[in-house]
Amino acid sequence: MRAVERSGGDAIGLNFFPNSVRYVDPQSPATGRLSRLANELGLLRVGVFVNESAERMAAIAATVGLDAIQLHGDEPIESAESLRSMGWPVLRAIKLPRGGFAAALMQERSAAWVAAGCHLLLDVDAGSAHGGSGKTLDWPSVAAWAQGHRSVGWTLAGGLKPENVRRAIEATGAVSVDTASGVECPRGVKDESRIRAFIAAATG
Ligand SMILES: O=C(O)c1ccccc1NCC(=O)[C@H](O)[C@H](O)COP(=O)(O)O
Repeated sequence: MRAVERSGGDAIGLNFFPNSVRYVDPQSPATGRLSRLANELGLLRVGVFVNESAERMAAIAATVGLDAIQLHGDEPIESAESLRSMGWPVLRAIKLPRGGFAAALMQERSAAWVAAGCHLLLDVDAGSAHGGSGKTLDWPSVAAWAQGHRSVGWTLAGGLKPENVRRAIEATGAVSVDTASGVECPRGVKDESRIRAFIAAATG
């Protein structure tokens, strides 16, 4: 976490999906300590959830101490509306095919979430794993959609790593990027040098 802050990163994700290799237990004192340290370092704390009720997400967010809630499953739009009405910033993962996709597909999958006030996180459809696939999106398709939707807030995810993040930014015009597996070695364990290299490449 200190590597994120020292290198100029601005957010961390706390993953509350029990099937993820990145899962952290919301009841564990260690998770609360992690959250407090992130807050002291000025990092935004994003809770990643899959198919939890709005009430449970809000309760975990308040207990652990989160700044935003990321919906990464098949949640209904009402979950976002409910969280927004409670004042929570919400990121919505829009899961897209690996190959090229039409801007119309992206529009169809995202319009209601944008209308509900969500920030979009564009990620590869990872099936039952939901996220953390390490696979990249078709960047030209992302760029084509983004050019027509300049007022929409979005973050690029999916297979981003130190070796490709600069190319991804240049290809898509992303102003914010997210990574999970791309800064790990071995899988599930964050690697300080890869975090530093990722942020340097993204911001440089
Ligand atoms: O990372 C996970 O294990 C995960 C599992 C279930 C839902 C979401 C998950 N991650 C959320 C993220 O925002 C990841 O950063 C995103 O999926 C990109 O992952 P990667 O391709 O490994 O960079």
